Amino acid sequence: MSRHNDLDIGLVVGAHGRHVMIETPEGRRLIAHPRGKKSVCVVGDRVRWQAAGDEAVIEALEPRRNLLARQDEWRTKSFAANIDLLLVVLAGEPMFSESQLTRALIAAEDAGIAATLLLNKIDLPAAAVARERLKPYREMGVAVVESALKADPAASRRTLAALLAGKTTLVLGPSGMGKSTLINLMVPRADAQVGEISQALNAGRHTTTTTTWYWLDDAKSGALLDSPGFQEFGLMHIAPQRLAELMPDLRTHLGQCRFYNCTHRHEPGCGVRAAAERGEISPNRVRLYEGLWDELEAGQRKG
Ligand SMILES: Nc1nc2c(ncn2[C@@H]2O[C@H](COP(=O)(O)OP(=O)(O)OP(=O)(O)O)[C@@H](O)[C@H]2O)c(=O)[nH]1
Ligand SMILES: [Zn+2]
Repeated sequence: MSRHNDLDIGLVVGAHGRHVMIETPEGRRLIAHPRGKKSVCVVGDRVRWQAAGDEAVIEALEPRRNLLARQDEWRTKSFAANIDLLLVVLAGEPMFSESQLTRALIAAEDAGIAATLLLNKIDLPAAAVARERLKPYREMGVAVVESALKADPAASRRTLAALLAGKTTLVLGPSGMGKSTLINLMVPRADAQVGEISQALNAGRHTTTTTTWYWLDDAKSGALLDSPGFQEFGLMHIAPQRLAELMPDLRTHLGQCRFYNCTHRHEPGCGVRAAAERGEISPNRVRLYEGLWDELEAGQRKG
């Protein structure tokens, strides 16, 4: 037990550098600063804090259930902690990138976070192509739901309300797929909620440099977290040897390779490649695996 257990608890709802905004169980919001040099809080964290004038000092971080992060060659960035669901917003126009999708799913799998894909803009003809590209993902067990956030907001709202109720959901998506439309549809007073946080943290109203926390309803039974940064989804924190087990369609065939340390790239007697040749793994996914392997291995050599 931590010696800080008698302190009040706070939920981190915004972060800008070392400035953090916490919300108390009664709904009061305070600017908070971590004690000491390290800036360890991310949105979604629960912290123990003490008052320091009008502001708060964070004394301890409660244990995290999970943490979704991306890491490039230079640094790690955290999206959020203690997430129930990752919702990836995709569309056929502009066409989503399968590489970005695969990276997000690998990071979620590594963090132990369930993921659902939202295929948006199903009113457009290109949705058929996108639906087809998502087939391998559906087959490997990833949930896919569909919406037309702009063209049919009422139906989309019903679909999403059922999906999001009672959960803390992190929404990610490439630019132009409908992420902002989703937030404005599902979150009452979304602009006011984000404005309050960034103003207090001096971040400026339109610099969404970090994750934003939105309550879905006045009862605060669910929340949406909006994060930028989907475009550069670095996975440098993952060892290449772990990739296949983080890809469900490859994972199914593990344990059938001749060599225990098979990389599933060129070894004879590889169960994964045999499955790919039988058409049981999509060629795109095999290519993505190989590309990621090279990238992560090169990163390991440097590091
Ligand atoms: N046809 C169609 N267009 C949609 C739908 N949902 C959103 N859009 C449009 O797609 C465009 C992008 O939507 P946004 O919500 O701004 O997308 P975003 O992902 O937030 O993009 P950024 O703001 O660039 O990050 C806008 O012009 C929306 O009006 C839909 O269901 N159907
Ligand atoms: Zn193999």
